[in-house]
Amino acid sequence: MAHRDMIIDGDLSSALAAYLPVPYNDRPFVTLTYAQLLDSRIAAQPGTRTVISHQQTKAMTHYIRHHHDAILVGIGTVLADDPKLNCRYYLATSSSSSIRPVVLDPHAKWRYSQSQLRSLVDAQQGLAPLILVDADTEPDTSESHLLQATGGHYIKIPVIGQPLQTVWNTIYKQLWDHHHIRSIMVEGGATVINDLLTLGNYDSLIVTIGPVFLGDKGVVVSPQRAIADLQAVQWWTGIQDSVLMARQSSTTLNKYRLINY
Ligand SMILES: NC(=O)c1ccc[n+]([C@@H]2O[C@H](COP(=O)([O-])OP(=O)(O)OC[C@H]3O[C@@H](n4cnc5c(N)ncnc54)[C@H](O)[C@@H]3O)[C@@H](O)[C@H]2O)c1
Ligand SMILES: Nc1nc(=O)c(N)c(NC[C@H](O)[C@H](O)[C@H](O)COP(=O)(O)O)[nH]1
Repeated sequence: MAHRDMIIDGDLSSALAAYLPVPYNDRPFVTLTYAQLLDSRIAAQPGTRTVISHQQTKAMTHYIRHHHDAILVGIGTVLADDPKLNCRYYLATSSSSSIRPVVLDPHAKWRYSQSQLRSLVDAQQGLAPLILVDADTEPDTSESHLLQATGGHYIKIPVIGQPLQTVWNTIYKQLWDHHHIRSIMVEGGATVINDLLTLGNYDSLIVTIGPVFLGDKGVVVSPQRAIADLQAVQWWTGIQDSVLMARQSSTTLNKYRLINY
């Protein structure tokens, strides 16, 4: 089903072109993208969903999804939002969602069988997810059967007790080596965003900023270290929101690659 509201402004799609995935030889291209308000908060309270993006920037999110192989979120986001994690932006040449949802769920808490995504998969409006669980976690058998029957998988990787950087390297490598994923759009939530901001293990950063303060109950995103070397910074301003687009500095990327690849 085509969504006529998912139309991106021409000047926004032009600006985004420099930040969309390019092919790499040895690892996926990673885009970190989320929507925040003026006080760097992404939700009004922990565990709740807060609508931030205007229709214009929501369309942008789906346009970006259209350009990636996978969309990754943490289990906190899935439990709070019951997200669709499909792509509702359609080009004239393409009529189906082909982005693969990936959920980081170390303890296999998600009941995929009860989720909105499962209904969309049944209706052929989304792909079944890859669910990353800790190596020592045994997912529920009936959930596992249903997941496989719809085309998804549980993937066991060492997560609990591992250094943060090791966890993310393992995720990127697993998706690259075994699932042919060449680009990953990381959408949240707060824990995942904070970890990637701190590690710097992303190629592009695309942040929607809405003109509201959420106050001190809101969920903050911020890296643990100062970052002042983002490259190729551009701003786009729409009816309500502004969008920051930037590329990771080559120094940070080289450091990351030297250590890990
Ligand atoms: N505004 C936005 O753009 C946006 C985007 C996504 C989510 N959100 C909001 O964010 C909130 C959810 O954030 P959150 O922090 O609770 O959840 P999250 O989605 O970041 O998931 C956190 C969970 O993922 C797992 N995890 C993440 N990194 C891990 C690691 N390195 N090792 C082991 N396990 C790891 C853990 O189980 C952890 O509890 C919700 O309110 C949601 O609506 C907002
Ligand atoms: N760009 C953006 N603007 C927002 O106002 C908002 N609340 C989110 N939140 C991101 C979070 O990952 C959500 O869970 C997914 O955006 C839900 O995705 P769906 O639309 O259900 O596919 N993201």
